[in-house]
Amino acid sequence: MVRLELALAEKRYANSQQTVLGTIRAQIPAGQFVALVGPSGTGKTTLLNMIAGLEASVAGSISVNDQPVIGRQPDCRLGYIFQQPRLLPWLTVFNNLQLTAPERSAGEIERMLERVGLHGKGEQYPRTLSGGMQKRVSIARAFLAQPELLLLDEPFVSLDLPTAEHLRGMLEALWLEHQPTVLFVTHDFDEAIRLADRVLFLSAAPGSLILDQPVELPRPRSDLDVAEWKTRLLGEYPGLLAGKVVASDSSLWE
Ligand SMILES: Nc1ncnc2c1ncn2[C@@H]1O[C@H](COP(=O)(O)OP(=O)(O)OP(=O)(O)O)[C@@H](O)[C@H]1O
Repeated sequence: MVRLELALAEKRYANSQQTVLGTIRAQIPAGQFVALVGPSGTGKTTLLNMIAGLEASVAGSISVNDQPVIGRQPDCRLGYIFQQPRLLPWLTVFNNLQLTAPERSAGEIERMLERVGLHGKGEQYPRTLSGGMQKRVSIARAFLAQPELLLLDEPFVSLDLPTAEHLRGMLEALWLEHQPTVLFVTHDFDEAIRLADRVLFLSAAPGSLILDQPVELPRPRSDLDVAEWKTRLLGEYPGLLAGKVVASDSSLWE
């Protein structure tokens, strides 16, 4: 079970004067599914990289189960689905999966391939698969590791609609089964509402937290539930998806 605490003051890259992220404070309890939504370039990927321990310098802190993770990997089973699949080209699909989940049996790997719609593709090399298929291998790889902390960076973006919908259902089912703590970056607000317990909205660059919004809808959530909830929230905060929290009565929240 993994708790996450974000207490960021500022993030800049060493090779640049630009501030990428601003103030983000949030406590994420174990097992919560959190979506991170914000305009392009607001530092969402940077934030995931920091949580994964891939960034060394930052003002403020990030901790996983009270252990700081800046510049060091969290001490838990971590799954990270990157924007790009990042498969090892010299290994077959099966061996790519086995490398990151050596404790899984061949049968478990085959069943996971089947669940992501890649039955019989285990002996192929990544270059012989389409971009969407490679993405599905990277999703299978993350799920096979049975992560306690799962970071997803726009995982369904390049997939056709039925595949994306199937994989969203699978993600939700796996999350309900294993209850990892999830941080899910998406530009698709409907997807965020459909899946998340809570949505963190970031401002335009540099990304600061402008709204921390619980999604109190029972599961499974229908398209109608999602549409109604979205309309209500955007009615309240019309500039939200552009990274502005100005309430509809024009009183400034931040
Ligand atoms: N290694 C790096 N060195 C310097 N600047 C970087 C580096 N990586 C990202 N940036 C800059 O940090 C800013 C935020 O990038 P990031 O990819 O984190 O944003 P994002 O919100 O995930 O964007 P998108 O939604 O378009 O994927 C951008 O201006 C980007 O150019």
